[in-house]
This record gives sequence, structure tokens and C-alpha cells, in this order.
Amino acid sequence: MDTLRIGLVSVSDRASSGVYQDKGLPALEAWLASALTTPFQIETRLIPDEQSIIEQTLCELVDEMSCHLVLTTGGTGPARRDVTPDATLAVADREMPGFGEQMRQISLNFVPTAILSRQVGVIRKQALILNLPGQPKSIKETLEGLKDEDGAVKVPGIFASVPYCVQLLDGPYVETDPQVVASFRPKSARRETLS
Ligand SMILES: Nc1ncnc2c1ncn2[C@@H]1O[C@H](COP(=O)(O)OP(=O)(O)OP(=O)(O)O)[C@@H](O)[C@H]1O
Ligand SMILES: Nc1nc2c(c(=O)[nH]1)N[C@H]1C(S)=C(S)[C@@H](COP(=O)(O)O)O[C@H]1N2
Repeated sequence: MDTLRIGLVSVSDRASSGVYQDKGLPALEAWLASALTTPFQIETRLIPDEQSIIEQTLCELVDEMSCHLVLTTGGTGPARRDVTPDATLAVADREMPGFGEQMRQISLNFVPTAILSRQVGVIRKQALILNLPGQPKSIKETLEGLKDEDGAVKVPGIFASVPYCVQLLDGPYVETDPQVVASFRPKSARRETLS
């Protein structure tokens, strides 16, 4: 069985040039380690907000490293150098508009400026590529969603739909810790796994 391969891309002029320490990649890695119960491998990249470099990086992770999932963080806003969604769309085979729509919905529960993110979800070949905002805390917020004080889900995070999407793209069977994020797939697509 193929191991899940995940590409993580932090897009930040200042973190990539050493003005501040990158918190995007560690936040992504920590969240995935808490959420995934199936084994996975990670490829990380820290790059500046340059459209050609973002496009090249996404293509390398999907075409050469054979990633099933690529998560980007940063560069989704309206500023001139925020070009991550543009680069993502430029290398996309198909758009998955639900991911961007749902992430903005979720984020509105955390910040009124959520609508400023132009984040998109797309498919390139076998891979699902998702843009997350640059604020490191937005990684957990959008992937995991919003819970009340008792841990009950108020707004489901987008990662709930990622395992089934990877499965539909002929990738490995991905499972998550329901305490962090409960993945959903239709009954007909569920497999009994030994744990
Ligand atoms: N990789 C990162 N590591 C730590 N903090 C970050 C990172 N990316 C963004 N941030 C924080 O989130 C804020 C909003 O992110 P945004 O992507 O808009 O960055 P920015 O202002 O365009 O600057 P840069 O691209 O140089 O990080 C930043 O001002 C910074 O405080
Ligand atoms: N969940 C979440 N979404 C968020 C934010 C956040 O802090 N949390 N910040 C917003 C802000 S202030 C901006 S400008 C946009 C774009 O951010 P980016 O350019 O860092 O990608 O994401 C928005 N979405």
C-alpha cells in the first residue's frame, strides 16, 4: 500500500529571507502529527512570494515527489506580493471551489478579515493542493474547524473532507483522530481497518 506523501510549502518573503523564523512549516507538521493516524511522509519547502517559484515548487512536489496532498501557507491576501492562489490556479487541472468557500466560512468565526483570503483548493494530477492563510494559527483553525468548550464541533474543518478526496484521486486510505478532526466518507467508501 502506497504511503501518504504530503508536501508542505511556506510562502513568506520575510521567513524565507531570515527576517523572522518560519512558524508555518512547524505548525503544519505539528497539526498533521496530531490529526493523522495513518503513516505519512512529508516534504517541506520555505520559499518567497514569487509566482514562478511557487508554481515550480508545486509542480515539483506533485510531479516529481508524487505527493497526494500539498498544503501551502501564506500569500493568499490582497497585497501585491500575495500570489499563492494565482500560482496554484496556474498549475491546476481542476478547481475545487468548496475548499476556499468553506475555509473563509470557518475563518469568519475567528477573524472578521477572513474574506480577505483568496485561498483556493485545486487538483493537479493525483494531488489535492490547498492554500491556507499565512497566520500560523489559521492552520489549525481552517483544518480543524471550530469547537465549543466541551470539544463538540460547531463548524467542521476542511480536513474532514480531505481523506475521501485523496481516496477519489486513487491515493492511499487516510484516517484521522476523530478527537482532532473526524473524517467523513460515504458508507460505500469505508473500509474496516485493524487498529
Ligand atoms: N511563515 C511565517 N512564519 C511566522 N509568521 C508568519 C509567517 N507567514 C506569515 N506570518 C505572520 O502572519 C502575518 C500575515 O501573513 P502574510 O502571508 O500576509 O505575510 P506578509 O505580511 O505578506 O509577509 P511575509 O510574506 O514576509 O511573511 C505576517 O505579517 C506574520 O505576522
Ligand atoms: N482562520 C484564519 N483565517 C484568516 C486569518 C486568520 O488569522 N485566521 N487572517 C485573515 C487575514 S487578516 C488575511 S489578510 C487573509 C490573507 O492572509 P495571508 O496573506 O497571510 O494568506 O487571511 C485571512 N484569513
